[in-house]
Amino acid sequence: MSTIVNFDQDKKTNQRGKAFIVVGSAGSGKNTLIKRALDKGLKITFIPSFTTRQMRAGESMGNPYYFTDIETFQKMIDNDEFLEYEKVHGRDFYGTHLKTYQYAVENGYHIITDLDVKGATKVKSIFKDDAVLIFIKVPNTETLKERLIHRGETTEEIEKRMERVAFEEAKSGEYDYIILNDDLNKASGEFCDVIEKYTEK
Ligand SMILES: Nc1ncnc2c1ncn2[C@@H]1O[C@H](COP(=O)(O)OP(=O)(O)OP(=O)(O)O)[C@@H](O)[C@H]1O
Ligand SMILES: Nc1nc2c(ncn2[C@@H]2O[C@H](COP(=O)(O)O)[C@@H](O)[C@H]2O)c(=O)[nH]1
Repeated sequence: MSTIVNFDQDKKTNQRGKAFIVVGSAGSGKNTLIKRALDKGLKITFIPSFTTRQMRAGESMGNPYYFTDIETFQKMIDNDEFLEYEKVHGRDFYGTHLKTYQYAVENGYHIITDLDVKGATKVKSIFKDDAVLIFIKVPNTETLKERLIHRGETTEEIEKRMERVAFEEAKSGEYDYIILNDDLNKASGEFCDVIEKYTEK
């Protein structure tokens, strides 16, 4: 089966793999927490999604997405290559690679990705107990805005992302875990503890 990442044999376990799905509003810190868990050396593999959005400064192919044009993305839809895909923030498409997820879970690799709320619901409905949903909260909307400004987003991009916050927060009750990302070290500790509950078995 062809996958979009090379799995490191050292991370193979003799259980089914878990798919950790990290959800939260833009700027809540999903990618920051994922990076910290990876840097800590947890037995997880990050699976980049595909997206049609423009690459930002500091990003590269596979970090954190495979950047593609709309024609290629549409071909992947037509070939049923996505487990799910969504148009997020009203313009750009994002999609998860079905075969990579299936391969990981069936071959004992724990994987981690961040998805929007609709994508997370879809993955949970298909992967059931193989998926662990983690919602990242922030103290308030102002904090989100400040973080996005600090990350260098334009006013238009920030406004588009803020429109979804109430919808995203309303879904937070559907998750296996909710982590407040206010103090980064505390949140990172809690985030890693959740993952280690499954990966240390
Ligand atoms: N606890 C925190 N305190 C202060 N700044 C933080 C904290 N967590 C993350 N940040 C910063 O906030 C910004 C947004 O974080 P990050 O990119 O991880 O968010 P995200 O949820 O992945 O966003 P998106 O959904 O848009 O990809 C980054 O500049 C990051 O360094
Ligand atoms: N349903 C999906 N949502 C995804 C996927 N990959 C990322 N995402 C989510 O979309 C936004 C993107 O924000 P951006 O600032 O990085 O452009 C964010 O909420 C991601 O979690 C996916 O494959 N499917």
